[in-house]
Amino acid sequence: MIPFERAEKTVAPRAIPCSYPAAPGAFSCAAMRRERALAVKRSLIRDLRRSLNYLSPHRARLSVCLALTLVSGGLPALEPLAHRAIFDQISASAGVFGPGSGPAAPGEQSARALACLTLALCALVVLRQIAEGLAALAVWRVRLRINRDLLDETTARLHALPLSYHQERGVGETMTRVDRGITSLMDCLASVAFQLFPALVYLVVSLGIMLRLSPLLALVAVGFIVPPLLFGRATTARLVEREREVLDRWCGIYNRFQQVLSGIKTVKAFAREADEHARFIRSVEEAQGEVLKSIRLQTRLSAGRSVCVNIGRVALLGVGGLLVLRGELGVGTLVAFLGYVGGLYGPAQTLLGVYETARRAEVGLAAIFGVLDAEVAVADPERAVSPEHIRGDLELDQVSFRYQHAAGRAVIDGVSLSIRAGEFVAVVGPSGAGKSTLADLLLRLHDPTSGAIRIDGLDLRALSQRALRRRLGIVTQEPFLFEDTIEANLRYGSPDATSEALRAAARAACAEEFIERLPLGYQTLVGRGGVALSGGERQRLAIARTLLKDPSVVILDEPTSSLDIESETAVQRAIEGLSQGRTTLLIAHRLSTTLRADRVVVIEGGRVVEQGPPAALLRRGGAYRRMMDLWRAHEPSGARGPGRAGALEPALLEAAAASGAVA
Ligand SMILES: Nc1ncnc2c1ncn2[C@@H]1O[C@H](COP(=O)(O)OP(=O)(O)OP(=O)(O)O)[C@@H](O)[C@H]1O
Repeated sequence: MIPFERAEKTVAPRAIPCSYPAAPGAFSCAAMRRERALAVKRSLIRDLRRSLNYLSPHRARLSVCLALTLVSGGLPALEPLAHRAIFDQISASAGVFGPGSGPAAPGEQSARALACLTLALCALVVLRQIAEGLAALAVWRVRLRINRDLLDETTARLHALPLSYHQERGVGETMTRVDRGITSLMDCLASVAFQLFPALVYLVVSLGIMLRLSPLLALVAVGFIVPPLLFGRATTARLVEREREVLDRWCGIYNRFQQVLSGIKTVKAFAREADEHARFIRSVEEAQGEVLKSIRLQTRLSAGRSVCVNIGRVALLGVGGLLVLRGELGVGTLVAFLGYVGGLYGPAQTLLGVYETARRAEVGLAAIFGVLDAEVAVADPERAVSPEHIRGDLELDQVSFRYQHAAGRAVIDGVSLSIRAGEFVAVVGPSGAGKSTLADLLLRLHDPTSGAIRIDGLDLRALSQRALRRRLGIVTQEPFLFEDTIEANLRYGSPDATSEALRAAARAACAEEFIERLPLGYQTLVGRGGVALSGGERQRLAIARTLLKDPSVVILDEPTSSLDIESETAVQRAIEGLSQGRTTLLIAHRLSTTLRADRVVVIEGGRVVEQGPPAALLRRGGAYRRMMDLWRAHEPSGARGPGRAGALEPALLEAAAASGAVA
């Protein structure tokens, strides 16, 4: 992820690393620069080749596009010839001097010839417009199809990439990179496929005709096109650098903006709206400063080109006029040349534009291929097992895990644990002990760094992730609801569930009552992220959603920790319904919820330090007992406050006994 701070500060020019001694240093640095430029070129060529692969599925349509674009590119090269014929005809009829002049032709015949030529020119113009229109339509068809293919591939990749990829980058950054990357790739393909060839055709045809008409004038015309081409080539590297800088800045800006909107409650609670707004605008202005530098460069380039071409035109007029005065050139030929010079500039610019677009696309291509090539660290094996049924026996065998980019100790350190199918296990431990990481490992959102996790004796890495997750259910502290109706949210994991099953799940999750109280019942919109509901209601919907899915294993990651006592009681009842007949792993801070567990596992520093039935652990007086005493002393609720601690002790043991934990 690119931190926002990086986007905000002025980026210093990149130093070229050179470890060679001082005297030959300059030479070595130059050699390294050349080496680096060569590497950049190689990677650009590789990326361009790869981009062209996106064209191959559309070969047939492309051929049509090419034919049409070649026609629309070739026809304009003939137009100056028609101009020449018309002018020669006029000058001949009017007795203007030059090689084409002579005695004035009879008026009617000349008028007819002129009319024919004019009609031919009109036909040429109309034909060109039709070819251009058809070409544009065909090109857009292909562009849209390629765009769809790219979106298909990119979104599939983004879905497949592991959780860690998305955690390391912000949504804003990923979206900006994908958007800019696809735009660059499309521009690059469009300019290579649809502009390069017509421009080349025009150049070759017109240069051929010009050389035949007058080699001297052809040289003058070409002479004034070369300098802008060279100038453009020299500035392209700077344009690419600007492009990279601008992309980095926009990624940072949208990353922060996305965070601000997601955390708008916190922003408002701390009254930071104005600061965030000012920060955003400041960053936008800085990014626009970069854009402006790029535009300045492009404007200079474009003005330089125009000056060159216009001077070329004037020079051509001077030299051509002289040739006409000497009787070595017809007026029509001079007019045709002037047309070619104007026309030559466009395709020459297109050729340069293709080069520029390709060079600037380097940044976008790297962005999109960076997403497409990102390692899917958690992938299905070639012959992934998709079991029909999962009982829910879990086994963690010497499991260790450390986050890839986090230096330091393993977050999970040699954990071994066996959980029987149908068992209710509560996992407790201090903050940062690794409880949620353990849940993520069970869902195979990460793979263990060492050791193995098995379900029904099968290593998770051998299973299809889809098959595994269909049989696993998770309810988190902050469940995510889509901005849709209650019914659509409940059906998210089980789109084919019957209405009866839907209602039964809502009932079992103690959600039916509040849903039916809503004016639109199951059709009520929950708002973005479920804002229209209370925390307890969201949680019960999440439990109902998981119940409807009917998983064999349920993971509850602190589902009651952010709820008030009333909601907690309702959610606890829902949890009881959910855990019936399923392997249940409850990660809990509120220790009251652990008393009904068959077993409590205490984790500290990524290791299991204690495990057993809750009542037995309470009697033993170890880590669980210490946590329970601490929790009871600090729990703010009146029922569990310090003043009632003594009275609660037997109640806790009683509850543990009621669940069968105490003999
Ligand atoms: N994506 C991540 N990258 C790097 N380190 C992480 C990541 N997620 C968690 N950690 C670190 O791993 C450790 C365990 O985190 P975890 O969330 O599993 O703890 P926990 O026991 O669930 O804590 P809590 O009860 O506060 O939710 C912590 O030190 C945390 O900082």
